[in-house]
Amino acid sequence: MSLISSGPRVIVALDFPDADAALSLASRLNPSQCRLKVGFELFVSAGPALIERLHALGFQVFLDLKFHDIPNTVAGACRAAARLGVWMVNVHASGGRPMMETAREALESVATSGQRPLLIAVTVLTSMDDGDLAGCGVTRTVAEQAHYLATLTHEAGLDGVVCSAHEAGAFRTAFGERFLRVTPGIRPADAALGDQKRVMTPGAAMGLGSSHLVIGRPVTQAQDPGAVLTAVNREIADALA
Ligand SMILES: O=C(O)c1cc(=O)[nH]c(=O)n1[C@@H]1O[C@H](COP(=O)(O)O)[C@@H](O)[C@H]1O
Repeated sequence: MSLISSGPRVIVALDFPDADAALSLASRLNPSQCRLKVGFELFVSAGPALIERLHALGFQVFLDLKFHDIPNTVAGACRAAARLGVWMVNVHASGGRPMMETAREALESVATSGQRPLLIAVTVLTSMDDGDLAGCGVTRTVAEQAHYLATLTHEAGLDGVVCSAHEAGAFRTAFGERFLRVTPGIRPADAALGDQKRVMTPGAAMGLGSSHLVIGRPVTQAQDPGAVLTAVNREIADALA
């Protein structure tokens, strides 16, 4: 059994260069409002010690290292992530079904009291459109490729996918409510897009079928991050009402 998917729907991406900056933002947030995501930049800089400090502040952590390697290597990385006690970890679905199955089995093997990190797979990055996929030699559209990789992820027994909110509804229909749809590329109505190409507002994303929203810069660069989160959570509640 995996950690239950209840709790805050918002996952704030702590895309900061070091622990001090990340902890400064975390101290202004409330674990009842959001979970936190630690990605490459911060983990390479601050390491496992930061995860412990975020846990001590009461936050659940999504360790977003997007593993993509041979099955044995990814399995070892997943076991190491599980030992950190994180809530969620991810791999790239394009690593293939055997890699995903081995990763899931590795997490199941280290589950304590039936609990293990949730394991999800990235389908097509939200910074990519059809032209970017074609540039990688993929002739399917984003929608087709994302659906193909989500099917592979579901068959491998993972807990869900990272996808854009544009695909979330189709995946909920195809794979059921319990198959998580974690969607970055979320932008409140007045926010800058930055490098994201496939975006949606929080309310629209939840209305269409996202289970969790990953939000970085619109919160981390805000004058009052707590106020942005309060507004986003209100928008989510309205969308789910
Ligand atoms: O796996 C991810 O979290 C991810 C997948 C994806 O397709 N697109 C995407 O933006 N992300 C992450 O989601 C966050 C989005 O941040 P903002 O664009 O600042 O809201 C970043 O930390 C990205 O690394």
